[in-house]
Amino acid sequence: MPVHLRAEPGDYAENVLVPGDPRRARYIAETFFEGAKLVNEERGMLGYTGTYKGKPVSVQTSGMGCPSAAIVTEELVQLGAKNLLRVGTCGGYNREMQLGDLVIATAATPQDGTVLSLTQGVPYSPAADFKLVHAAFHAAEAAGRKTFLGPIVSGDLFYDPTEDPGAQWSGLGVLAVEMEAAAIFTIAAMKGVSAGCLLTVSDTIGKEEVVRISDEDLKRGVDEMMELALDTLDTVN
Ligand SMILES: O=P(O)(O)O[C@H]1O[C@H](CO)[C@@H](O)[C@H]1O
Ligand SMILES: O=c1cc[nH]c(=O)[nH]1
Repeated sequence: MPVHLRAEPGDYAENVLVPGDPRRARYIAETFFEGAKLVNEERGMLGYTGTYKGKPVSVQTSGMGCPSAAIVTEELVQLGAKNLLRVGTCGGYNREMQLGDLVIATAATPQDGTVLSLTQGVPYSPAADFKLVHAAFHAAEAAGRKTFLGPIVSGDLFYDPTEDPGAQWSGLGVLAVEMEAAAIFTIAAMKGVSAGCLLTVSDTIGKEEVVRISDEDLKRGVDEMMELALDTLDTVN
C-alpha cells in the first residue's frame, strides 16, 4: 500500500481522472460515475472508483502544485493506472480566450522545480500522450466545442508577480497556466503510461487585471469538460 494513496492494486481503474481539487473529485464521482466507491481519503486527497458507460473509471485529486501531483501520479502508477487525464482549471494567457473556454494541452512547459529534480537537471519538454490528445480533440469536435489546442505552462505560483505574464507566455504561443500537468506528463513518460490534460479557463490574465469566473459559470465549464474527459477515456480502451 502506498504512503499517500491508502489503497491496494485493483482499487483504482486503469483510467483515472485527475483534478487538483478534492471537492471536484467528489463532485465528479457523485455526478458522473455509477456505483462510486471512496478508495482514498488520506490527507483529504479524495479518490473514488466507479463505472462510466459500464467501464471502470477512477478519479483522484492531485492536490495543488507539481510536488503533490508527482506523489499522486507515482502512486497511481504503482496501483495500476494506465491512462491519467488531468481535469483542471487554468489562467488563460491567449488574448482570444473567454472564461469557461476549453483547453486541450499538447505540452506543458515545466516552470517548476519538480520536473528539473526528476530529470536531474536535463532540459526536458513534457508532452501529453498523442492518443489522449487525439481522442479529446475528436470528442470536442463531435460536441461542437470551441477548443484551444496547444502548449501550456505549469508554474509554481498562482499569484505570479511578473509584470505581464500573459504577454511573455502568449508571445511564445503558450495558451494558459496551471500547476500540475508538467509533473504528471513527466512521470507518466518515465513510467511508460499515458497522460493528458483538459482545462477550463477560470481566469483570464491580461496586463492590468485578472478576471475570475463566477462559481456558476465554473460549474458549467467543468460539467462540459467532464463529458469530454469521460468520452475521451471511454474511447482509449
Ligand atoms: O483546478 P485545479 O485542478 O485545482 O488546477 C488549478 O487550480 C489550482 C490553483 O487554484 C492549481 O491546482 C491549478 O493547477
Ligand atoms: O494555476 C492557475 C489555475 C487557475 N488560474 C490561474 O490563474 N492559475
